Amino acid sequence: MRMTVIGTGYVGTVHAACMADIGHQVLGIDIDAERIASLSAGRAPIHEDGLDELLARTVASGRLRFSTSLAEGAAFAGTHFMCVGTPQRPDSKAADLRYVDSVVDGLAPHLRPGTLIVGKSTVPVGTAARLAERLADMTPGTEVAWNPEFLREGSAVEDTMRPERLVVGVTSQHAEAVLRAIYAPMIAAGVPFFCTDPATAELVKVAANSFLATKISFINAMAEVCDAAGADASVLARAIGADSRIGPRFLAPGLGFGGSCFPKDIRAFAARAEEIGAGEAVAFLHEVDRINTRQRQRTVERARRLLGGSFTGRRIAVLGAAFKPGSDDVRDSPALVVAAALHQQGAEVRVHDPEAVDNARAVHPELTYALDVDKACEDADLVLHLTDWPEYQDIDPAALATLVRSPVLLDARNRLDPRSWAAAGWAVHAPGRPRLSPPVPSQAKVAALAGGAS
Ligand SMILES: NC(=O)c1ccc[n+]([C@@H]2O[C@H](COP(=O)([O-])OP(=O)(O)OC[C@H]3O[C@@H](n4cnc5c(N)ncnc54)[C@H](O)[C@@H]3O)[C@@H](O)[C@H]2O)c1
Ligand SMILES: O=c1ccn([C@@H]2O[C@H](COP(=O)(O)OP(=O)(O)O[C@H]3O[C@H](CO)[C@@H](O)[C@H](O)[C@H]3O)[C@@H](O)[C@H]2O)c(=O)[nH]1
Repeated sequence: MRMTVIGTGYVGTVHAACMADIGHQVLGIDIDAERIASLSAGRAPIHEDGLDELLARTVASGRLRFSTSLAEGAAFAGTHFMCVGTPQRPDSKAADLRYVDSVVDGLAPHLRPGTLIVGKSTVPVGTAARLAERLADMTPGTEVAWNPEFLREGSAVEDTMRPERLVVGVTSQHAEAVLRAIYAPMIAAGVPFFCTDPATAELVKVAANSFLATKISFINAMAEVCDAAGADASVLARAIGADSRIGPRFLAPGLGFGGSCFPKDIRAFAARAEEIGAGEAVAFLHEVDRINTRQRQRTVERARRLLGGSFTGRRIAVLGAAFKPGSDDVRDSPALVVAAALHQQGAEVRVHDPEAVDNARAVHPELTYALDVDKACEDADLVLHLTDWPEYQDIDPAALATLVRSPVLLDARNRLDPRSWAAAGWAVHAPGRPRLSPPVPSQAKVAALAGGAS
């Protein structure tokens, strides 16, 4: 089938390439001419596992092309996926819908009757209906459906090719048939296909993100209680997660969530619920947000305490800048927020990240960036683990201990093995975990050593 994918960011690039890979003819459209030139040459604008190969393959096959022209898009296909950004508004917590509106206004003069616009962006409930009304005046016979996207950065290609479910909100059997045909290979492979109205589809997306964000803030709230009680939140998380009704995923006590989705989506959902008279029902999301923000502040404060109350003249190695491992995205990255706060409060901060340094430098040029972990940690008074890249689990703590000024680790993501770090001489701190110190030799061993015995 022929389709356009409008907005070639994280979602649009991956959606366009995956749709082309399953056999569709796809035209990717963006207002960013540089991005379109790079995509046309088969180069992905973002770091995503498998995306470079997929783009190269689908562009070479001729099934995927790119353009900056909505008019060309309207002439090319009768189905248009809309994947533009819906960031938080600068003046409130609501979603900024200017990009969505501008796509619809830009397409409208060129549309032919019977066109289907399919929103993939995350939007406030009621957006599809509002856009349909707007289009009805300009181009009668155009339908607006919603097909929210659930991919995760870092596994975006895999999530698109093998989603856990597909959700479409439509107002006609025609739209359902078109979307079933587009996703036929996934449906044939057994992926559940939920077909509903647009409002429900829009809400499924923000409800899913709110649930996941709540789960993360819940365990971080428990970690705060564990810190106060001297209990172990990691054991608590594993023990409650063993209950199949709760489940172990998204239950890691740590630095909390960031990125371009959870923070702005829960705020926009709360703002929209307020507008439609259901604000009380989701008032808990404000608390979820507050708990999450507090983890960043708590990490800065804990670092300050570990350094004796002041950052002045102290060197801190920061491991991680991306908002999560597997991605080069630093939008609302907890790691970068903490690193910038430490720098701003007087620490000398050196940041390492396997993929996100260029993006981090563009936002925080004032920070120092290191190309490898050893360089970041040289002469450090404190090592802060802020993004749980798998490669950080391969660090040899004994070797690293010889580089730092003081072997103190604050594992804000609770992912490094505390015992092996402590055994290598590190004082290990983590949210919701009793402190682990380097092993102290037993009295017998001390006496034996003092007596010169081996
Ligand atoms: N990033 C994710 O992991 C993810 C996952 C699921 C859903 N979402 C949602 O999907 C939407 C897109 O997110 P993203 O992260 O891909 O955004 P993004 O900022 O990476 O990409 C948006 C793209 O849209 C382009 N654009 C803006 N206005 C345009 C216009 N008028 N015409 C054509 N192109 C235009 C921009 O130039 C940009 O390339 C958001 O609503 C987001 O909440 C994101
Ligand atoms: O136990 C956990 C799990 C995750 N996180 C953090 O939560 C954030 C989001 O992680 P993740 O959900 O893996 O990444 P995203 O790419 O933001 O994906 C979320 O947001 C997307 C955009 O809406 C949705 O499509 C996805 O389904 C949803 O998982 C990151 O900062 C993670 O570090 C935690 O703090 N603790």
